[in-house]
Amino acid sequence: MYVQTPAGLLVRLIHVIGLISWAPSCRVSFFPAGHRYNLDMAARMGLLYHPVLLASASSSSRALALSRARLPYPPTFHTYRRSASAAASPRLRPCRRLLPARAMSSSETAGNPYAAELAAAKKAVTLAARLCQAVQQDIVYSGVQSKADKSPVTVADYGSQILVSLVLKMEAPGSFSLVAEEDSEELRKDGAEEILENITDLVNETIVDDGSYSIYFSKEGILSAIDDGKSEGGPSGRHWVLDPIDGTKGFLRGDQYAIALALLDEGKIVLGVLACPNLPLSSISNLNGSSSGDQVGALFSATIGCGTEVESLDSSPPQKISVCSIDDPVDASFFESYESAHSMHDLTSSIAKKLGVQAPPVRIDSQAKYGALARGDGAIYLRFPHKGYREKIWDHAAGSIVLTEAGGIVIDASGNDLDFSKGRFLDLDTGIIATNKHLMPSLLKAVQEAIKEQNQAASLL
Ligand SMILES: Nc1ncnc2c1ncn2[C@@H]1O[C@H](COP(=O)(O)O)[C@@H](OP(=O)(O)O)[C@H]1O
Ligand SMILES: [Mg+2]
Repeated sequence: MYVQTPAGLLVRLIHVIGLISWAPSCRVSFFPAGHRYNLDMAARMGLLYHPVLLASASSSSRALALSRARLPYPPTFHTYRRSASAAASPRLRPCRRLLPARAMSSSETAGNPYAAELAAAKKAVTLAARLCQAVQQDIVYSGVQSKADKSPVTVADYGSQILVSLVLKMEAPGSFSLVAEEDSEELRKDGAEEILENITDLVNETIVDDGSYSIYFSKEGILSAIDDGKSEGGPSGRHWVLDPIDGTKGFLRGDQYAIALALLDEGKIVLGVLACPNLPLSSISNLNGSSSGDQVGALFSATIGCGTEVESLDSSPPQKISVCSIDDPVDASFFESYESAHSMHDLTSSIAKKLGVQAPPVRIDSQAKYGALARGDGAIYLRFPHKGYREKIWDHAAGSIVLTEAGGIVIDASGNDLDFSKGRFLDLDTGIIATNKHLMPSLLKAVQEAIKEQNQAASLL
């Protein structure tokens, strides 16, 4: 048994009317300033524009803009079709709103050669975060995470990727290439029809609820938008790098996750944004992932040479942040993966011991760790996957620039910079470590000693 929400029905009705009344000569005239889109462009993007939807979205945008200040955060959408148990669970009332009008920071104005890309990236991850929040709320309320059914997170993963891709195509200047985690292969298989329909509904409802764009995705458009993320990246040209939901395990638990987007330009990461919907805006130091502050939902952003900023996902003014200045490991704390399958907790514990770190590890999911480190919530991040695991560029691209622009250092356990120019994978066979410039020399020494001891112990077995 499924729930078809009123918004879903509206979108379907509009689709039908739109198909009937679709006029090939219709020009779309109210897209963001500086862009002119017509139906040829829509066809290239795998999208359909509908005159009826255009009209309804533009009038609702004005109404939403007027009422925005009074709306609570976070917004929710009645979204994907849910299982019977999920449908029986309590639901929050949906509220509509436009994306926040963000205050321009110094990084988005004079002197930033990537100012337009930065604004587009922030908008993209903020919209994707809305979709993810709505799905996570349903997962947490319904208890889906305790069952084998992982479809809600799948829907959110794909939905987030589609929305980021859409906003970048609409708003970011230059050619478009996206290296992203998801592709449409599974969705094209027999038996995936329902989930594809759910994604289509969720994405369309999110777009209508937001009101920034007058666009409707067909199912085929959804599949082709997902496959926009198939780029291989590499050392030349510009490529966006996206993890639509980083920290999937945390997402399912109701814990931390991030929407992580970066721009690779001629083999170097030049811009990164991290939307962390569950990360407190105030420091989480010494609180093991939680905070006493009320406001939750942080958006970190960094552009090469311009520093790192944080603002609330609900658009407080951006503030410059920097890593902590601790120079004695005794005062340091360290972040690592919540999941022991993602990083060897026994190895990190021996590194911390060697270094003289007294505090217990702070274990949280996703690149939220990089953001928290960048604002000085902790001093060190240690990540040591088990043998054979290959790191993907989208798991570190945004986080690494957020950290380095805040004054931090990210290297592999051999002391080399991370190289994002080799395609979809990072070319590493050790771990990844990050800290400030004071602690890095002693941290690297402790890491290399601990690895050597681990290897010696393994060779004796
Ligand atoms: N066996 C493994 N070892 C190391 N990392 C892994 C892993 N399996 C998955 N991951 C990666 O670890 C990421 C989460 O990192 P963290 O532990 O810091 O939360 C996952 O991102 P996704 O959740 O996007 O798949 C995934 O890319
Ligand atoms: Mg990831």
